[in-house]
Amino acid sequence: MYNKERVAAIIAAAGSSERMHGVDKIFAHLGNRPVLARAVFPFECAEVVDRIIVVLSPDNLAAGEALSDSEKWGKVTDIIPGGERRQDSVQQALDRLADDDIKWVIIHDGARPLVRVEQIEDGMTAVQATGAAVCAVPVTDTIKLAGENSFIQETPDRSHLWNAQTPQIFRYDLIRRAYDAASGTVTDDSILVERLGVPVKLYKGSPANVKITTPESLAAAEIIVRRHAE
Ligand SMILES: Nc1ccn([C@@H]2O[C@H](COP(=O)(O)OP(=O)(O)OP(=O)(O)O)[C@@H](O)[C@H]2O)c(=O)n1
Ligand SMILES: C[C@](O)(CO)[C@H](O)COP(=O)(O)O
Repeated sequence: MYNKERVAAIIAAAGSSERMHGVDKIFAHLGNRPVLARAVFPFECAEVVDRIIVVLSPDNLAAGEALSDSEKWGKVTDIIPGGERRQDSVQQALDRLADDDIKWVIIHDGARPLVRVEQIEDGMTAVQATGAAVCAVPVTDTIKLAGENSFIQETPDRSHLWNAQTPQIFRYDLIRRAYDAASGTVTDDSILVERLGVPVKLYKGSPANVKITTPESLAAAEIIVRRHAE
């Protein structure tokens, strides 16, 4: 009999929204729905996903349980407290998966509410090759590498530069190994896998898969949501 490989999604949503100047972006409303509800929904819809862990700041756990009830999340098995840094929050969720027979882990920012099912599915296809895949978009600005006193040191060839987003998808044993070897603070999960020397595949996401970071990015997401509703 064919046993489906189990897939877990981790929604990292335990940040402090400092750059939002007083607004908790995870529960901010975007087109009348909380950002977190929008971030979780595509994972509820994606057939490939078996189980979802939502990581929240300790102060938001009750609000998370209430949202789970009102949104009728069927796949969310755990709503857990996160840690100080994003990587600490992801680590908590990886630990929670230790006693499950999980083959693939999809890590997604709770602050990216406009991810689509298609980007989850495309990632699951891309990850089969090496065990690690990152949703990303080619950069559209020219990027400058700054040296001392903000003088330009180098202008890298743009055709090789991508903006990394989430979902970032990994074989569970690989991401565990990468996190076990982690040192210092990193800004995404794939860095830790790259350090193991394992090739990580970039697959094309969408510029619409914005991360709510500042009030301006929330306003930009509002425009995208409104345009999709038209
Ligand atoms: N300790 C942390 C920090 C961040 N995140 C999550 O990781 C994602 C990306 O982080 P970021 O956008 O930097 O969120 P914040 O840390 O909330 O933002 P800020 O740096 O402005 O406080 C977000 O969904 C955030 O909730 C997390 O789960 N745990
Ligand atoms: C993981 C991430 O969303 C990929 O772009 C990003 O690096 C998170 O960075 P932040 O500083 O925690 O917002």
